[in-house]
Amino acid sequence: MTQLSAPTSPSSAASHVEALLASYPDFPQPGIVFRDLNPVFADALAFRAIVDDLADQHRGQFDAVAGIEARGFLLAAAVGYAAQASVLAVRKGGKLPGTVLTEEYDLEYGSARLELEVGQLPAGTRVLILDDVLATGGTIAATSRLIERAGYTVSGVGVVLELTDLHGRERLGTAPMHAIMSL
Ligand SMILES: O=P(O)(O)OC[C@H]1O[C@H](OP(=O)(O)OP(=O)(O)O)[C@H](O)[C@@H]1O
Ligand SMILES: Nc1ncnc2[nH]cnc12
Repeated sequence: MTQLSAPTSPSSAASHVEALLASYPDFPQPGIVFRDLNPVFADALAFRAIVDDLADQHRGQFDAVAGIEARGFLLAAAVGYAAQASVLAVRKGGKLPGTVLTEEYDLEYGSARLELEVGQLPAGTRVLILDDVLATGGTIAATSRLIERAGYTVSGVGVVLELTDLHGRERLGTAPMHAIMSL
């Protein structure tokens, strides 16, 4: 059985990602090299290392985590549990009931809409935004706008992989941003 109590460190998180990351040229459309982190999530020790690293990098700085559909959900659930923090689900358009806030954004391969339900947490709650990949930054920038419009504060951003050629970091605000690995 896998030993889940083994200690992990930021450097081990990066080395797990480097070893397991898969790249698919021309997916989902010609010209895009898709970076697939599912093999990292599928490896128990690697998953534990990235979750610990994301929680440690922002320790004491957040009350809630916001996970972005879809792979951000996996990270937010685990980091929220590890840090005993609230969990917010930022969903693609049209999937949430009740009163929702909406933001449109552009992607490396298209455009989309993200939504957040209002009134789930007290005003001023410090939110750590989590996703698997930072590419153009459109997704996280739209999520930051949703968090602020809902009355919360973006206290940090954590991703597993940053694609530096796309300069997504420049579209983010001033909150501390941590990427486990950059390409
Ligand atoms: O920095 P950006 O250029 O905005 O791109 C990053 C986003 O793109 C991917 O999700 P995608 O929108 O493909 O959706 P999925 O998670 O449902 O596959 C990825 O998981 C990030 O959320
Ligand atoms: N090249 C890429 N690989 C994985 N996720 C992405 N999201 C946006 N661009 C991406």
